[in-house]
Amino acid sequence: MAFGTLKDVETKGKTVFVRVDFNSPMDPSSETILDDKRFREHIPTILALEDAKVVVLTHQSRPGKKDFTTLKSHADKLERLIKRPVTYIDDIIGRSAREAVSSLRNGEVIMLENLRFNAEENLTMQPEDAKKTHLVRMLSEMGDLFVNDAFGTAHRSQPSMVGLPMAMKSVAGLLMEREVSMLSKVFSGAPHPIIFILGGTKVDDSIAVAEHVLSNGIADQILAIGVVGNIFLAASEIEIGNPSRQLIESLGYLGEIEKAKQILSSYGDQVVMPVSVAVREDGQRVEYPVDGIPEDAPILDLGSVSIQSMVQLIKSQGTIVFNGPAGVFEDPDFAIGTYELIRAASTVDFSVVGGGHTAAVIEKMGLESSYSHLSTGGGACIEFLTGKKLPAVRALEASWELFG
Ligand SMILES: Nc1ncnc2c1ncn2[C@@H]1O[C@H](COP(=O)(O)OP(=O)(O)OP(=O)(O)O)[C@@H](O)[C@H]1O
Ligand SMILES: O=C(O)[C@H](O)COP(=O)(O)O
Repeated sequence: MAFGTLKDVETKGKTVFVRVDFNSPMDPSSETILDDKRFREHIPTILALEDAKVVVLTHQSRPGKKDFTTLKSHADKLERLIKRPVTYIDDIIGRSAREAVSSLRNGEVIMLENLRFNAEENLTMQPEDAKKTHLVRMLSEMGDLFVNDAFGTAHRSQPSMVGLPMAMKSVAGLLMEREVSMLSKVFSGAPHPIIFILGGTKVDDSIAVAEHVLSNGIADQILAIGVVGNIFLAASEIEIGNPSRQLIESLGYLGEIEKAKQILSSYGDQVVMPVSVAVREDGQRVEYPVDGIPEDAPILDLGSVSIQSMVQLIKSQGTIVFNGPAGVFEDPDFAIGTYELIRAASTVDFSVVGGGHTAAVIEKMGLESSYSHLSTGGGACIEFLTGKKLPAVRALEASWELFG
């Protein structure tokens, strides 16, 4: 790693700012956190700082959204999970925050207010400009060390992510270190054959990942499922029916069909797509081969023939990267494709999962421990897999050169 980690620094007695990503699904009316996966993943980093004075920084949602809210429930949730008091401070850089930080004692933990309540945190800027923001100047004067553990936000070039590392000694937290190391292993060091399973609805992201991993010889094959699978079927001149075509249009992805065609023309023999699908007809699940999909029924899952052959293919891999489900798994009639592929992928030597929906199904199936890594990053994980250096990772590297 080209950045410093917790092993490289002394934290005892230091005032340590820890940037985490506790941005989680919330019920805005009751302020209840609906999924605490991100909290659980950050716990090792916070516990590793038990001798320090810990100041937790995070954001929740974005201005204008219903779940853009204060962090009282986040502090309570963290307190229950680490079984130590966590004091919520309803301020970021004002007098009460500064006083709370300066009166911290070793072993104490406080959480400052939602960083995005500060307008500067919502700006995208270069690290050198971010360093000059009021937010970064004030925060960096209050602490001795910055620990960035917020992998889920690592694709955002925002002041806390890229400015703080320019202003103070900074290292990666344990989650950031594990995410970067596991995702890097996909590019180099993971056992072949390597297959990328690309599903769900975020077609533009999946096409970008497919282009990168096929053109750089990272993946041996890609397996296209979900709406991504429908795009590849359409690119192969298969009639996918009006409802599935309309969904692609409403998501703004008609242009992606042309990109899928280009991928097929260069790497067609490495792209595996469904040979059979399940549609809804008269309220029932009915299966068809892809050359006989009805004109007026939506594709909602893989058909059993495809499930069987894809399960065999997945089981023969050294590595799988799984991003996005095979169908509308929320409906039990159309969940089997996603469940069977997830079960098969859990048997492979090295298995990495990106995408919250897929990870949530894996947790529901109780298969979490059979996977090598479930990424906490949605956008960050996808950007990483398209080969981009994430701004926060670059900032940690620059910081280590400056202060390490
Ligand atoms: N054929 C299909 N038609 C319509 N929707 C589909 C189809 N296949 C999958 N989906 C939907 O895709 C959604 C998940 O897609 P998405 O790309 O968001 O997954 P993800 O990357 O795992 O999740 P996240 O957005 O949380 O990171 C599910 O709600 C599922 O119902
Ligand atoms: O959930 C995420 O992807 C991160 O917390 C970043 O959130 P953002 O997309 O609002 O910047």
